[in-house]
Amino acid sequence: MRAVVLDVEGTTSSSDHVHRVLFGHARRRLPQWLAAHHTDPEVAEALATLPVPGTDLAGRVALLRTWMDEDRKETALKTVQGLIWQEGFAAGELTSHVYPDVPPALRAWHADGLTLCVFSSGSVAAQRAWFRHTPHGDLRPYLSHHFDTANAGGKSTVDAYRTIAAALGVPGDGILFLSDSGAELRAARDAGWHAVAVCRDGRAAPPPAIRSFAELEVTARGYRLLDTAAPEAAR
Ligand SMILES: CSCCC(=O)C(=O)COP(=O)(O)O
Ligand SMILES: [Mg+2]
Repeated sequence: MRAVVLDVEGTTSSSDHVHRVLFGHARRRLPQWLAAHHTDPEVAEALATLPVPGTDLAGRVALLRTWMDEDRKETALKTVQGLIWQEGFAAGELTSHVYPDVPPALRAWHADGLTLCVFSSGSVAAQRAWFRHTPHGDLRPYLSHHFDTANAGGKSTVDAYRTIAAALGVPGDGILFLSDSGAELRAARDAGWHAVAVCRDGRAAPPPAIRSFAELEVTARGYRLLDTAAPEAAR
């Protein structure tokens, strides 16, 4: 392998923490934050893509909150959420969650010369703030590239994985993707990548699957699941 690409929610980190802490924070802050920042160029560009007539802020807040409730992965929503979270992390109002098996694996794979990247629906700004403020310290030095729906595309689309491979300059069969989403794993495999399901919190998935990064060995020669196999889902 030459590169490992990591999903965040449900893979490196708890889905519950993302929804309860991050989504809750963005939902509460949204009206005041948008009033203060709607003319910032990056925010204005995101807002211009919303299917809301006129420039009414209340209508935009309502739509973005509905999308949050539906966990929509719209790029405009992810841009706004990411900027709100970036501020929240910088102010010490938020902390991230990373499973304890993740930092040792990142250290080992990085020391072995592998390129480590993140691909999340969360924006690049959100990813950087997230991995900077973990209970295990700043993990950004291990992560050389960040991909999101803006710079790569939707996570269930094959083209996103081709775009990432091209950006890394690594052929698909040199990349291993770790994710909790069957649709994402399928899209990555369709692009010629290797892909392993991550089953946190007792979930099950078709093999190859792991419950923890400690069950996975990755080196330049390839990857190997260690003895304790994750529970298999009925097919
Ligand atoms: C710190 S990234 C925030 C997570 C997020 O907004 C999200 O939608 C998670 O999606 P993922 O692709 O990481 O499963
Ligand atoms: Mg996920």
